[in-house]
Amino acid sequence: MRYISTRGQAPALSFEEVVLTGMASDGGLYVPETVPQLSTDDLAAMAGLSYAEIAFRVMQPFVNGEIDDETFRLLVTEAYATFSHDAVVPLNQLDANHFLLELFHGPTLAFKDVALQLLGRLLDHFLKKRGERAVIMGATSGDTGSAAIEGCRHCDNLDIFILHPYQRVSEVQRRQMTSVLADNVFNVAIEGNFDDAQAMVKASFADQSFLNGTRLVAVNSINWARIMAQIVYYVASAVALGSPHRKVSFCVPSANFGNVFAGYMAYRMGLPVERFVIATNANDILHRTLTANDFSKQELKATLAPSMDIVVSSNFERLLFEAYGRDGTAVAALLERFQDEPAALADAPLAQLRKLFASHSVDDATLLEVIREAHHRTHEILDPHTATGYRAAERERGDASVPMITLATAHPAKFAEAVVKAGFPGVPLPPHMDDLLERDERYTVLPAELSAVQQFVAENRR
Ligand SMILES: Cc1ncc(COP(=O)(O)O)c(C=O)c1O
Ligand SMILES: N[C@@H](CCOP(=O)(O)O)C(=O)O
Repeated sequence: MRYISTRGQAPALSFEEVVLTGMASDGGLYVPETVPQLSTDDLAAMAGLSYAEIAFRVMQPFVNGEIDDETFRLLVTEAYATFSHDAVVPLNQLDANHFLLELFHGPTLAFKDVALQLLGRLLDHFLKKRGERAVIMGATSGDTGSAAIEGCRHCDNLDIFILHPYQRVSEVQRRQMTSVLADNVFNVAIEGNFDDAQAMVKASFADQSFLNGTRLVAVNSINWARIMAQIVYYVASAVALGSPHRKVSFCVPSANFGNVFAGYMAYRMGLPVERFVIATNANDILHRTLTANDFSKQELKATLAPSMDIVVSSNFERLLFEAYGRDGTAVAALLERFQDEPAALADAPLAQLRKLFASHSVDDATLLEVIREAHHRTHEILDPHTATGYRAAERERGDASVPMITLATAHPAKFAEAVVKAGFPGVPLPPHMDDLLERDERYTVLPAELSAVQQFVAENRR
């Protein structure tokens, strides 16, 4: 298996190289050259297996023998042993045909742990094998940052720099990052928004001279291994509900598009999926693009679902690459236009996407109503991101006989503001975090300027 760039110009890489890289040198994102297939028999044989075993079977073709099976199985097993629920990602039945896939039982209480617990171990494995050190630069709207720190902080061969938008993440999210006082962890609060932070990370991959030859690695969903690990829970949850013998649909709270793209990959691997519903907050570029072919940037809005406060949706590029028949030149042209002016998708790719994807956008006022309504109907307090999914799933359900799996992407204790505004007293943090609000913090505030950030990284890396 080789990995190729969505812009068609960068050299193809092996799995090890793609894990240890970030952006492709042509500005694109890496995807597998061919999509491994899961046959009906493969899927049927997964019924009743542990999450770790399903994970091993789904991901092994992507790893392509570059890690021996015994070692890879161990890395996978260790990664999912950190989750507090025996099922790792349990399904919670809300009504006859609507299920919540709880992805928040990992160490930092959001779906990012599923991939980052594994990615940290993969990085450690490859860097130790090579005897190399690396610098991580990641951008976060609140959840990736703590999950990346938690997944990588024990790796001696890594220095981790996480950029979050100053005062735009929740207090719990910030403290989950800034209270880790390890020597190799650096938190930077950018005086800007998530898009600024992500653009600076991407620009740093394009010109790495500030690192004097030290390897730069991505922990955002730029990194293929993030997507790979997220494919697994689509397969595991569908199998638990009867796949391959019946289809399911998924509703995915979306922003940077890594999560739903992983679902699309599961579909391309052979998982029978009826449709994907994309849920957005008021930052609705994905919804506007699908429904009105309005692929244009609007000013980023601060919402009660702050982790989805993103306009420039990184992984949408990977979906465009597929929709445009893997024509990297067309994708590069479209995305270059999008940088500077409102753009639109060509008719054929858009029509193709509309066959599989529906979308729905939820503003803050509705989001609060949904948290109350969902609690009334199901006795669950949803986190605000999951609430966008719950509403979108109810509105865009399609064939009601097909089970709908809404991805619960975070634990409500991370987002007290929305929960309290919805009229609840708040949700307690789990025991391993019960002193989080008293812990010391360390972070540096910097202007949203690439040179300032790169200088900080260059001066502080070990
Ligand atoms: C809690 C939560 N829900 C949903 C999302 C959206 O996921 P994605 O960026 O993969 O589309 C994010 C992050 O972006 C998140 O942190
Ligand atoms: N919501 C994310 C944004 C970054 O997304 P990623 O999947 O590309 O890491 C966050 O919480 O940081």
